[in-house]
Amino acid sequence: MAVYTEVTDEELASFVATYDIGAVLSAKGIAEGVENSNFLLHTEAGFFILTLYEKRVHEEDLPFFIGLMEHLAARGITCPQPVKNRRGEALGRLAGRPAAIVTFLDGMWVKRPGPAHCAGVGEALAKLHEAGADFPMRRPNALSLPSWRPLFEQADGRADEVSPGLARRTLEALAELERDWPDGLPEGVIHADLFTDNVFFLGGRLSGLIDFYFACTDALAYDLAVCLNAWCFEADGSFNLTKGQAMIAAYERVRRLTDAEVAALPVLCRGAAIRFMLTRLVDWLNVPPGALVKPKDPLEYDRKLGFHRRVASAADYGLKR
Ligand SMILES: Nc1ncnc2c1ncn2[C@@H]1O[C@H](COP(=O)(O)OP(=O)(O)O)[C@@H](O)[C@H]1O
Ligand SMILES: N[C@@H](CCOP(=O)(O)O)C(=O)O
Repeated sequence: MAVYTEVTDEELASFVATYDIGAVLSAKGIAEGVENSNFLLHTEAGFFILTLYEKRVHEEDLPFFIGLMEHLAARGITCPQPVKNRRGEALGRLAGRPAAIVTFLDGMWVKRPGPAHCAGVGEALAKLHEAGADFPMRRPNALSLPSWRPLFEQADGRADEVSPGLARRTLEALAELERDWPDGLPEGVIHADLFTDNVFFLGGRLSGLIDFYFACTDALAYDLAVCLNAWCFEADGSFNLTKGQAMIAAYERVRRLTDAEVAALPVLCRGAAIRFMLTRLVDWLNVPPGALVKPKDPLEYDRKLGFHRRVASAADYGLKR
């Protein structure tokens, strides 16, 4: 359960009283997510999500995330909508943290996605990229290449405690990425964390996207690389080509990848894998005392990185040309 910050009943009641959503009936900490503190909030007006933004979310970035969710919804992407208080503000402070209330989305995330789910995600991702094209704000990706070596250093020489050889493998992959990372790919708004737990389905159809708190301006194909990592591997560590094919083909039915993006896909997949391995590694080694959170396994992404380092071309992910 991710709840880092406890909120007293009194604090919650006076925060919610600044909104037009009636009185609090209940608030339950949510048993998923690792980044922020989330509560399912039930008030006289219905259900909402209350989020208290934690360590990786910088307060100055919140207007980007809030503005983006409003922008995407106005262009037909189903995503949570910030609820404004009586002063017209979507952002407030609660228990010493920046906080927001957003609308509750119906649907469930899938634990074992099949090719049809992967196709749904590919299509939704490309539509998100198109809908974000005229979003006027920019936010550089704080978790891209320049951040990876400092993140590794935050692990403070303890990587091999998690798995012997992890430090050497990571340093080799980092050196390759610093040599090979592509420039000049088409850029725009990316979600940057479209994992299975951030995509809701209802009756087999994709019903909405959540968790825009890593969204930023970066290479569009990097977002596809994040999704190939998150959706197309099996529990035994093998890459499922059928799922990769379904995702890439559905993405390309909306937005065709350029030749440069196709050529860069393997290195982008390596980058996406190391990014999640590193944040997981740092979190694994630094669980805050008292936090209700189950840290995610960094070695899952070490294994995925190993696969990508053996990939020859985008055809190995299922791209057909
Ligand atoms: N708008 C929403 N509607 C319904 N459920 C939500 C919504 N936002 C978050 N949740 C629930 O809370 C969980 C954690 O949210 P998430 O945004 O992924 O956390 P984090 O901020 O830690 O990344 C989700 O898996 C989902 O179950
Ligand atoms: N998706 C990231 C962690 C952040 O995930 P969330 O559950 O809080 O959206 C990972 O799997 O490492």
